[in-house]
Amino acid sequence: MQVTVLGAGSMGHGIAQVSAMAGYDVVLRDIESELVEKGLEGIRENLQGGVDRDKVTEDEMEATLGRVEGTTDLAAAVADAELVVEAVPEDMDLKQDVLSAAEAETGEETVIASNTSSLSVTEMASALDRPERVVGLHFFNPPHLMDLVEIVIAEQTDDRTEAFAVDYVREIDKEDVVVRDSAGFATSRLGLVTGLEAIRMVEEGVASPADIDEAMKLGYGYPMGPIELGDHVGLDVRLHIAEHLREELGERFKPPQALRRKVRAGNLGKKSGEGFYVWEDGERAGMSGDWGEDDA
Ligand SMILES: NC(=O)c1ccc[n+]([C@@H]2O[C@H](COP(=O)([O-])OP(=O)(O)OC[C@H]3O[C@@H](n4cnc5c(N)ncnc54)[C@H](O)[C@@H]3O)[C@@H](O)[C@H]2O)c1
Repeated sequence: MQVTVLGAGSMGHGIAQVSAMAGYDVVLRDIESELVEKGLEGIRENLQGGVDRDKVTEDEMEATLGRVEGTTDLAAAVADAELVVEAVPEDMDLKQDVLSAAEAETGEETVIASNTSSLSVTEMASALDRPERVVGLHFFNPPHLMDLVEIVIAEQTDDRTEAFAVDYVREIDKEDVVVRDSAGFATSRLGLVTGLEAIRMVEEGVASPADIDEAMKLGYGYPMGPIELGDHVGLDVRLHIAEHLREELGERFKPPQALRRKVRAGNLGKKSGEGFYVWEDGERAGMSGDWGEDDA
């Protein structure tokens, strides 16, 4: 079976990797060849990391890389795909355009999936001729390390598509949770509640970002605190999702001013080098502002 991933960014290259590791032939498509190359390089680096930690053998690495092909040609990318997964930026118009263009080049049976973290899969599907073949496959970052895939069932998704999605997720050795299409699904909605509240607590001076994160790790068994997670995901991405959930679900998702200020200043978290923490070479190197020592 061939899986085609549209978008070779943070999520797309990881989705391509886990699909290829499960034995699928994979085509990774982006709009420019440098972006395709960057995605392929990301897969190579992840696999090399796995080899270095004895999680992946050299042979598995080579076999996986041999199953992934990169391209900028949409028609060629999707022509033989049984599953197309889009991982382009979180914008409804863009996603509808990308999925419609892909659908026009695929066979009738091809399942078309979106990796959206919060947008309505039902609305996305409504732009397509075969909306019953559309489903949400919400991977987590980074896909090669995170076990969960939320399967999002749109109003139009038929039983065959749902069963196909469940099979695929199990085939790539991930855990599935099936949710009905609703704003923020199960994970983004709850994750955001703690993320926004933690920022409000920083604003109120309850505790430093590092202490709030440490408290949730030690007290509640979180693998990563809610504020650090925001820096990982990207504060611009968090703000965007908060605004969307506020529109759909109400004022409890109103983004805190501190989050808006960070985004306006271009302090987007790990990817820009500073968010609520300072980041050096991808590692946490202190807190932003005068909160004192980051002794985590
Ligand atoms: N980053 C996360 O932690 C995370 C987690 C879960 C889900 N998501 C969702 O995954 C999706 C992608 O997010 P990301 O963080 O990987 O974004 P990203 O910006 O890292 O990557 C998006 C890629 O899509 C490419 N692209 C744009 N238009 C395209 C087109 N027409 N065809 C093919 N490629 C195109 C861009 O060039 C870019 O390389 C979003 O919907 C996001 O909400 C993100």
